[in-house]
Amino acid sequence: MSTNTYSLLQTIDDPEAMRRLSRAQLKTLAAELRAYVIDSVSKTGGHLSSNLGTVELTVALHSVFNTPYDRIVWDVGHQTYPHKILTGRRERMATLRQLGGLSGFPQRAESEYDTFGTAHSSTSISAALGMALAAKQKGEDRRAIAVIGDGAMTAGMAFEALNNGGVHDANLLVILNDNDMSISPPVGALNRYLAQLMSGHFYAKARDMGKSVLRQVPPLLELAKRLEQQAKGMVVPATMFEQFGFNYIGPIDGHDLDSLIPTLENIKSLKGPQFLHVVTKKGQGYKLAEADPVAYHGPGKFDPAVGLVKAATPPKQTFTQVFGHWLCDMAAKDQRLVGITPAMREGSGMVEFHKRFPGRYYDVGIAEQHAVTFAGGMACEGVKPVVAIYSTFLQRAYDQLIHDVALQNLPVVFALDRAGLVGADGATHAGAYDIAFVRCIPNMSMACPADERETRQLLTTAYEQEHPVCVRYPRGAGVGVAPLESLEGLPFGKGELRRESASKKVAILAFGTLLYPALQAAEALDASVANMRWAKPLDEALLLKLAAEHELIVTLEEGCIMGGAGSAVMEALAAHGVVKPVLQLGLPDEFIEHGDPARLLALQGLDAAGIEASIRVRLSAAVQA
Ligand SMILES: Cc1ncc(C[n+]2csc(CCOP(=O)(O)OP(=O)(O)O)c2C)c(N)n1
Ligand SMILES: CC(=O)[C@@H](O)[C@H](O)COP(=O)(O)O
Ligand SMILES: [Mg+2]
Repeated sequence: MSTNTYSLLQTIDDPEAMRRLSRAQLKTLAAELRAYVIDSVSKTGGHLSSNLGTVELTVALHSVFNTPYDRIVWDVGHQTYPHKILTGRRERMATLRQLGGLSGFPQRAESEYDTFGTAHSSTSISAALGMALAAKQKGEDRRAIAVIGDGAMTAGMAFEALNNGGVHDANLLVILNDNDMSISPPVGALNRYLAQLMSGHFYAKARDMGKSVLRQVPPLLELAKRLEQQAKGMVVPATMFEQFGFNYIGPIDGHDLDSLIPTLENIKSLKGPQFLHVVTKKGQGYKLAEADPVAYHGPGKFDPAVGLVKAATPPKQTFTQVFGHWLCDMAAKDQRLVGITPAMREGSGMVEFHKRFPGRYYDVGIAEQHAVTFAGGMACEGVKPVVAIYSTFLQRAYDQLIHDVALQNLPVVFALDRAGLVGADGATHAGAYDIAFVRCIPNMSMACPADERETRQLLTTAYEQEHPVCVRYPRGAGVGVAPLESLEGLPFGKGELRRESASKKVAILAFGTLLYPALQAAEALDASVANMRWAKPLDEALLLKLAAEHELIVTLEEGCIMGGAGSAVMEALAAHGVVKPVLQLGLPDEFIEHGDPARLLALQGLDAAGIEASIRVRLSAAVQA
């Protein structure tokens, strides 16, 4: 694209420069910004539809508010590319989500404009309220603005924050960015309520009553009058948000700078909790994304003129697809099965299941805690819930896992997708901790399949148990071991010996997909290799046999070393009074940023060469000692 296309945008290196522009120039800037987002995401991949929906809102916020002194807290943060471009990171967009490059989400370390690190949803109102009340504590006049989507708004955390925020005299503005979409179409009563707010019904009713809530751009005096009326309980009907104690304004067109800018300017001078409802379109301004915002939620690279195209040769089956097929097959066999997703139908491979078994499919919204307890309730009644959840998002529901499922020993299957490093989404989305945080819970089991075939088999084994079981598998495809058609499981809690060394020096105990690089490394080292399959229960018989026969035990997992499967091995050896050198390989005690997943694994020494090198270092240290 010629530089002319961005003649205004390329003069904007920080929002201060935007504040000198006329309204007409801001409109030009927004058009250039939209083109720049499409152009750069098409080259790097990343989140697209949500960013196209926030172009004008971003321009309006940075031009009206005194950022970064005033704090904008973006929810999830997958819609912050326009914000990044306008806050000095335009030229670095080419590095987005790559190793050493810009993060796909706000990061405090990346820019002073990124006021709060995010990527998991529904945290913005809490964080912004914290900032607003901190400002009050410190006697500072700054504003805190939370920008939250209608999808993110469905989470309990958002309501906890509204409940708290509505009773404080804080300079808090919550902007609901309502595009009537989550990643997939939104679900639940809140969505219905927002649709009702949007329908003429509410407005007509309010207009009849002579109230001023309907004005597209409410002038300051009217807003002040409304606040007073609200305080006196005169404004009827109140929106839910008013009942929470917020001054509700809107809905206004989130793509119209002539509405957005004056409205925000008015709100800026109001005190106390404000709630602005803006209506946007996911994918706005790029026809293909408008038509299919789901496909363009997080596309890979594409030609903007052509859009996304199907790969000529079908790519390898992903673990997610293996899960999706297993779910359908098991549902066909067992009428009791229900599938539960907290708003991740596509990502968790449940589109087909939803189509074929609509009455047994539950998208509960972005509500991981609820998803787990809801599954517990179903299990109490003899229904067989399978909760498909990204490892990273299960973190949200830890108490529910312990208190509502494990403590009552309820047979729920947790299909933990995105276990291990996920690549471009980075540290926020890495499934690094699940083995450690699950295995310490009584009654819980944790399966770590090594490939596609085992994933299907271990899902069946998990489903057959009378207690809760997690099955963890990574993002993307594995080595390509085709799953069997049958729904046969594997023995519960049992591993297998995959390679027996002649020298009996080293035994590698692999938990999960790192089995395959372990087998490669073992060829060079002449090591024995066990495919452990279960982090809990541990196959102690196999472990003790290998420990008795070998000089060094090496544990290997794509998860944190601290408390992980290697720790389980150490604990078991100690419990049996076996003293044996153990080398634990896995993820270190640090957050691992975004980048190509294979490269990230190699950097952690978790590819075949890295595994071999670490073992050789340990062996030579042992010789020297
Ligand atoms: C706790 C948590 N659960 C699930 C997700 C996955 N996720 C990312 S964006 C998104 C949809 C958000 O919808 P909305 O807030 O309306 O934003 P939009 O994409 O429509 O702009 C979901 C489910 C997440 N980031 N965090
Ligand atoms: C922002 C968010 O949480 C999701 O959009 C996430 O980026 C999806 O990741 P996958 O591509 O692994 O489904
Ligand atoms: Mg939305």
